[in-house]
Amino acid sequence: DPERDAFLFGTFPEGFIWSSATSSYQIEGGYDADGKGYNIWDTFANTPGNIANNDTGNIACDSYNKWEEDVRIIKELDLEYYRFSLSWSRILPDGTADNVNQAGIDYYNNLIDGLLADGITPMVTLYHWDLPQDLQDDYGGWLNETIIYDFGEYARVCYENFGDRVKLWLTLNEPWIIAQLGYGCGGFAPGVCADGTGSYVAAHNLIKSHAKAWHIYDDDFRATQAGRVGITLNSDWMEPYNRSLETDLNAAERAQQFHLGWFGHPIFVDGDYPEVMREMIDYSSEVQGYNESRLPTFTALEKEYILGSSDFFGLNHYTTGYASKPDEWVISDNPSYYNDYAVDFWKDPEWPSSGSDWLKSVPWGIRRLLEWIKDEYGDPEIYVTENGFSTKDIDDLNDPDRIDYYQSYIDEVLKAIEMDGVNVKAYTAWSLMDNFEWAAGYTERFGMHHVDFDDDDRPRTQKDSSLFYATVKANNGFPKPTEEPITEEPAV
Ligand SMILES: O=S(=O)(O)CCCN1CCN(CCO[C@@H]2O[C@H](CO)[C@@H](O)[C@H](O)[C@H]2O)CC1
Repeated sequence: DPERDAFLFGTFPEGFIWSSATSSYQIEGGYDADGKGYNIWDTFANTPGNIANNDTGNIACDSYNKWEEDVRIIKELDLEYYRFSLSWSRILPDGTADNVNQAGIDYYNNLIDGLLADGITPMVTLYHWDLPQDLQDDYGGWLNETIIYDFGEYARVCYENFGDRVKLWLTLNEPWIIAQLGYGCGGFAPGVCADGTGSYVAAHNLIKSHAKAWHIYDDDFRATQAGRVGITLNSDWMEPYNRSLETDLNAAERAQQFHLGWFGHPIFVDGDYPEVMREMIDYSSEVQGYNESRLPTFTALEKEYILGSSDFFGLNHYTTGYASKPDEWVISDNPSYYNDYAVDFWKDPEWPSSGSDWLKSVPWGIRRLLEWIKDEYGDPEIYVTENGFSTKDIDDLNDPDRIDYYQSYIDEVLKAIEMDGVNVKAYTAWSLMDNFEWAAGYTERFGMHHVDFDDDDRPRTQKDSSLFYATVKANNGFPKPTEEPITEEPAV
């Protein structure tokens, strides 16, 4: 609707955080350097057939050796925040806190000190999908509740070593992706096919592991380190296809609860899964002959432990889809997450496309999603920890489509703040530079800097969008064009 769609422009609140992000497996390389243990993405990417062109992150952007370059290009844009993740198996090669790899500790200390020396504040993600392979081999990784202890102890090692200088932590990046794409046959590491069974167990253990890491900080580190620990959840905006149809409104709400609510509801509402998940999965499980629901349950104690275990709401958002109710809900013989929530979800082919099939540019979606989060989760402080755009033309330094995407999405965030009163504190552009885009390898590029993966030096080169983003940060938004054009008095 034209009123909502018009650019608002204007500046963001004083002190608004402008950042950019990367993650360890996607940029570091050094996959077997200096005592680092293998992780599930080392294994998955080095298994032919899993990744486009059989690309791997063995070298990636070579940030293990070129982290000073990364600090330099951040400084060059005068950005004051940088979000990156720690490689669990670089710090703890077998995943347990019994063996700390000092070279891994040193690498992150150098990076953190380098950022701080240039006035850049680090935001650190403990886990961005790269699980130590030994934990997957020893006990099934996220499928086994043993991981709750190991993740907690890993978090403790990170707080101990870096918490004197790192004051913004994220425990998990996108548990939905970890559970559904990693354990639900979604084409991500570790490539387990247990959709609708193992994916719910993995999510259950992810939620408890997150809470464990938050409580360890709250009990043992907050008093002396005074930082903030949160979680970052990804979600598309689920737009009811026909807003005058009750069934579509319900379908969109159901999709939102099964996607964002899966993790958001326990942590930010009442310690338990959304009602609609409990009802629909219990019912489907019974019909399918399971003697207990495929959706695990939390004890009363666990609910208390989980609720409130995040100091802010981290959001990764990229795109939107239409949601509508299918003609009928036929419960599938084989369990599946998508069958459990029975929603038709699709992208409008008219929406501007990107370099990724799943990513359409739909700016108004982020405003609606931010308002939904405000209403659903009690008006939390929200840090947008990822938002970005991919291009398939991987060598073009001129990237107007990415600039359009950033300008319109950032303006919608401004509307959410100024017009809807949403408490957004930060915006983070994904990504600082081209990197390993998971199953798409290097065929899809999200960077504001180009990286030449055919050059051993992995040179980073600014794209136009990096200068655009630097300008937005310098102006803290979009200063309104002066209302009254200044007209020179005609010379008398
Ligand atoms: O639907 S398809 O079957 O064709 C493949 C789906 C692939 N997903 C889409 C959603 N994306 C969520 C955001 O994922 C985030 O965004 C970035 C871009 O993906 C990643 O590079 C970041 O690491 C990740 O945090 C993760 C990858």
